[in-house]
Amino acid sequence: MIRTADALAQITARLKDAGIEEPRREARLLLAAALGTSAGGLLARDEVDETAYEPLLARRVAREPLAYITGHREFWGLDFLVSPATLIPRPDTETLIEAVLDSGLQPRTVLDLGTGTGCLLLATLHEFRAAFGVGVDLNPEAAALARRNAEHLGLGTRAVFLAGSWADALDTKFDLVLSNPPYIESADIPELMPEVAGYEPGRALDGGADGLDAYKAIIAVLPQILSENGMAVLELGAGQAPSVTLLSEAAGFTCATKQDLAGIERAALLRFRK
Ligand SMILES: C[S@@+](CC[C@H](N)C(=O)[O-])C[C@H]1O[C@@H](n2cnc3c(N)ncnc32)[C@H](O)[C@@H]1O
Repeated sequence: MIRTADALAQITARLKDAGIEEPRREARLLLAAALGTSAGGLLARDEVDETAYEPLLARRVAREPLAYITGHREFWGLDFLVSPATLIPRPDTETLIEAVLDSGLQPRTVLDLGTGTGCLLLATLHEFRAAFGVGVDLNPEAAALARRNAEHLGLGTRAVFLAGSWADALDTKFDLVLSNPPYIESADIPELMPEVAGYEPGRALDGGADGLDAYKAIIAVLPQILSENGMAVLELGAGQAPSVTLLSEAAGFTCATKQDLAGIERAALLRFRK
């Protein structure tokens, strides 16, 4: 056994040596996860067993994302289960939910293309208590994870999840279409942080040679899946707003954008041009 404070100091030092950005914060979260308690629960323990945290620490030192190790990530104030089947939800993606709330739209039906953990759809259903939603992901394991999240968050009766490509299996229109598609240019993927390039699935990241493959596919199908007065909100990668605006306008939509907290145009809001 070792004093908890000493264990935290050792873990912090190992994480710092491995190049982890917030080693002290992560040390607390990692030790809490290893002991099956909360960060607050650690305070109640004077001593911990060193062998309890070594396997998790070794994974994090190898730059596996903390969220894959703990199995959880918060999004929009909600707790999501995560797995290597799909992307870990990012704070930037919350910009899309803010954009929907700012728009004044009161969606009754919501579609989330490339749903992953289900974070966008489920956060939206959490906000709009009368809405019903469909989430689609190419990876059946992601669709199954999103279903577990819906149950976990008490939203299981208002959400269904399908495995398939974009809207191929759908023959109905929605008030709101959401998507955070894969948008990284293929050649840039090896240059991403080790946590991303080494662990998050290529299918969740790779937007093709120009990063725009998924936007082209989704915008092409929007006329079949968006209600006349509906809105589509697509996440943008840095610098992609002009290209996505052009694609949207060429397909008969108006396109407004919303910035994230860093001032990057992060969300594209598409409506039918009248
Ligand atoms: C960037 S991740 C976003 C996940 C989640 N919506 C989020 O915001 O965290 C993109 C997701 O799109 C899925 N995907 C990729 N190609 C797809 C396709 N053709 N049809 C449906 N989903 C697809 C991936 O499996 C991945 O889960």
